[in-house]
This record gives sequence, C-alpha cells and structure tokens, in this order.
Amino acid sequence: MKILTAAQTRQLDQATIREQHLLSVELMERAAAAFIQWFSSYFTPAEAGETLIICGPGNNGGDGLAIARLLLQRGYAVRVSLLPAEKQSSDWQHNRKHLPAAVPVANLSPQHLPAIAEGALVIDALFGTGLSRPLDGLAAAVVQHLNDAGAHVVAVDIPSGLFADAPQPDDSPVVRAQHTVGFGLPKLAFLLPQNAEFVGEWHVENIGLSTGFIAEAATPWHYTDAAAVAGQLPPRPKFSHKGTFGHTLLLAGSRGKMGAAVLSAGACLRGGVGLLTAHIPGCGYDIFQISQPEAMCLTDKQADFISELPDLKPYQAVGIGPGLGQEAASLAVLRKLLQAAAQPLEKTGQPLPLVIDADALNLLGSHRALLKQLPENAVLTPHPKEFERLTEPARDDYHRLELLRDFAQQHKCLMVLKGAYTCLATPTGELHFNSTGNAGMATGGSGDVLTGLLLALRAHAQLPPVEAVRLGVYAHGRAGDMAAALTGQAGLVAGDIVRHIGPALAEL
Ligand SMILES: NC(=O)C1=CN([C@@H]2O[C@H](COP(=O)(O)OP(=O)(O)OC[C@H]3O[C@@H](n4cnc5c(N)ncnc54)[C@H](OP(=O)(O)O)[C@@H]3O)[C@@H](O)[C@H]2O)[C@@H](O)CC1
Ligand SMILES: [K+]
Repeated sequence: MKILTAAQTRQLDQATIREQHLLSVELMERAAAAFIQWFSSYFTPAEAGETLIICGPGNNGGDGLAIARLLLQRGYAVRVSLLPAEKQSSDWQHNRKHLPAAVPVANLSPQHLPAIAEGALVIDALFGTGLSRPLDGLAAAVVQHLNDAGAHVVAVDIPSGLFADAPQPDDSPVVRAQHTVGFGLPKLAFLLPQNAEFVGEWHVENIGLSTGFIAEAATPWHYTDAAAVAGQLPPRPKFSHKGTFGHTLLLAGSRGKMGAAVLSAGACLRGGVGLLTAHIPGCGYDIFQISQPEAMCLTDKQADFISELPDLKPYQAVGIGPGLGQEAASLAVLRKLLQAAAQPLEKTGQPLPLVIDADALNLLGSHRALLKQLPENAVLTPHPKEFERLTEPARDDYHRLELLRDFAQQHKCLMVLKGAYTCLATPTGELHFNSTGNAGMATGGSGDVLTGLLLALRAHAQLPPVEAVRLGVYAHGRAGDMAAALTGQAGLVAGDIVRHIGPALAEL
C-alpha cells in the first residue's frame, strides 16, 4: 500500500471525483458513511451517550456535519459545535444546510467552549489534511479544552493539529485521540512513535478512491500489508534437496550470550534454509549443539568470544552480530568478513549477502571507516539507538527517516530500523513500513530471531534482496502476532516467535 503526502491526497480526491463522475459531496458522503460503519461497530447508541461533534470550516468539518446527520438517523444522540471562520468550504455549506434541526448546534467562542464530561465521546472534525499551519487562537484553545477534559476522542481522518506528513512545532496543540479513522490510505504521521499519543489506534476505511491515481503516484513511502507480500515466497519444488535453499553461516554468541546464537539459529532453520552452520565461541559448544541439533557447529579457538573467520566458500549468506560482544578480536573478524564479502560470488556475480545486527552494528558505529566496505545489499538491522551510533542523533522521527533513507542510499545497503512499524530503507530510496507485530515482541532475543530469519531468506536464490527482507520483516511480526494470540503480549518470549515462523511463512 502506498502512503501519500497531504497534497497528493487532495489530488487523489480530485482524481476520484473526475474519474467516477462524482459530485464532491458524494465523495464526502462516502467518507462519512465509512466513518459511521466503523463507529457503529464500535459504539452502540447507548454506549456513545450524547456525542459531541466539533467541526472546523473545511471538508474535515464537512465530514463532521455529514457524520452528525447519519448518526442521528441511526439513533445516536448528537450535538455539534462549529468553529467560526471567514469562509467555509462548499461541501461544508451543503452539509450544514442538510443538518436536521433536531441536532443542537453551537458556535465556539473563547467564552463558549462546550461542557465536556470526563470520558464523554467526542468526534474531532476540526481539521484534516488541509491543515496549513500550526493551530493558534480559538482553534488552539478548543483543542486544549478538549484534551484537558479527558474526553474519549475519535478523530475524523487525522487528529486535528497534526500534519499528515511533516512534524509540527513542539508547543502547537494537537488533539489526543483514542481512535483515528482515516480514509483510503494510512498517513505517514500514523506510523511514527512521536505521534502515537495523538493518533491512538488508527483504522483506515476504504472509500473507493482512484486506484489508477494511486498506482501512478510517486512516493518513497509504502506500507507492507498482507497483500504486499502474498505469494512472494517461492514454493519448494518437489525435487528440491537441502542444497536448493542455501547454506548459511551465522557468527554469533559470547559467554553469557549464547542464547542469542541459539535463537537466531532457530529462526534461520525455521525460515526454510537448507543448511546452517554456526561459528561460535568454544564455551557455547554443548549449549548450541543440544539446543539446535539441526544446525552444524564450528567452535572458535577462543572460549568466550569469536576471533576467527571460517572459510566462506560453502556459504550463500552470512549473518553476524547476535550476542557477539565487542572484543577487538571480534572486530577483526567483522573487518575480514567485509573484505571477503565484497568479492562477487561465482554463482550469482553478486557480493556475498550479509545480515549485520546487534554488536556487529555497534562495532561498525565505533569504527565508521568500515561502513565504506559494506558490500552492496548488505542488510543492517539496528534499533533506533544502534542506528544513532551509526549516524547522529535525530531531531525527531521525521528526521530519523531522512537519516535512514540517506544511509541506505549512500551505502547501497538495506536498513531495517526496528520499531512498532519497522521501516526498511532500500538503496533506491524507498521506505517500507511493516504492518505486523505487537508490543509483546519488545523482549530480549526478538531482534536475534529477525536476524536469523532474514539470513535464511537472503540465502534463497529466487528472492531478490528487497523482497526477501520485506517478507522476512513481515513474517517475523506475523509470527509474533500468532505467538501473542496464545501467550498474551506480556508472556511472549523470543522462542515463541521462532516456533511460529513456520505457520507465518505458510500463510504467505
Ligand atoms: N481524503 C479523501 O479522500 C477525502 C477527504 N475528505 C475530507 O476532507 C479533508 C480535507 O479537507 P480540506 O482540504 O478542506 O481541509 P481541512 O483540513 O478541512 O481544513 C481546511 C480549512 O482549514 C483552514 N485551516 C488550515 N489550517 C488552519 C489553521 N492552522 N488554523 C485555522 N484554519 C486553518 C483552511 O484555511 P486556509 O489554509 O485556506 O487559510 C481551510 O479553510 C480530509 O481530511 C477529509 O476529512 C472527505 O470529505 C472526502 C474524501
Ligand atoms: K480531524
């Protein structure tokens, strides 16, 4: 699914109206009906009580007026507050005219802010994608009043005061919604941690917007839903053997962190790899062989950390980092690996696929000259703190995305920035936000599991790099969701994700 800017969204409205020979009020009616569909599935008239709808002067306010009419028709008690303005949009005027007289309407003023009981339901239709500047004056006072009241807010399209695709100043007021019901496509603002307190849970309702316009629209931002990855995992041919799916090497573990190697290896095996060899420190031999009998194991001459790089000839992809530690000897291994991986493989003519995580990223961060040696399409999987060590502190989440995109383009690598909506940045400047996963996955070892799964998929000869990583990130989140359905989020541990990789991949 694509994510568009506010300006593109306005063009999308116009394209839909043109193509489908609609009146713009008809599209507004669709949006209001889609909102009602969601709203009525969530709140009965009795649960909703008397619902206040706060309307601005543009089409977002127009939606609010249409919603008021439709809710009344469905037996909900509603009242409307209007933000005075010099002019209102023509669709606003149409819906104002058609608002039944049974709906109480009040004009907002600094002296007349509506009484809102704590927990009362309020629909926020002040401003949508037409927000052109941060809120001030009466609009700001209304938002402040609403937030102070502790109301249960459902935002129409986007919480008022929030820009769809850019940051707003820290001190400008934004509605704090519990739910946001958007139209057509998700907005970039919904996916960023800094906006979570405003957006709440978001939902996107289909209103039949122009698919042709969306297909043509140029955007770096994409949202990976089930449809985006369905059918991409190549089937396993009947006459395949273990060599068909690649042989991977995993460099992982140190004393006290052998679990990271075990989890990562488990994920790699469940990810469908043909063969896996792990190179681990001597102390981990028994632990590893007993926990992962399906994997082969090479031990380092050092007991507590890795200091040697095995011959890379047998392998189609190499992972490094989980539980590695940051010993100088392990840095030397990483250095050698980067040098060796740059040589194109005989079979593919491409550099050896690498997946670099955890302490291997920290080593890169503290020895940034090594970044120049990253082979093309190397996969790096930092969380925000690790990413900061590779670049610089970000001013905000939007700036972090810029840094991520620049980094992937500059180093021609695939950056997987882990978070609630894990974001994959590609060498061509695309950003793919993942849709699966849950807060239960914020637990030790979750990232090691992702590394192992990505390693398996990068060894798969038929999967191009970006598809492999997008698919792996999606399946990792999906496995976490399947696991959480059984364990609950609090009870989820990384091993549960490993156990659900198989079913998650099967679903694809
Ligand atoms: N996407 C879709 O497919 C569909 C979209 N639809 C709906 O349309 C919404 C977009 O509507 P919209 O373009 O009329 O913009 P909206 O946000 O209502 O406000 C514009 C008005 O506010 C004003 N204004 C702006 N900033 C301000 C400020 N800080 N303080 C004060 N005033 C400010 C601005 O004035 P101006 O900037 O011109 O000075 C103008 O008067 C969209 O979010 C969705 O709900 C559906 O109906 C149909 C399908
Ligand atoms: K709104």
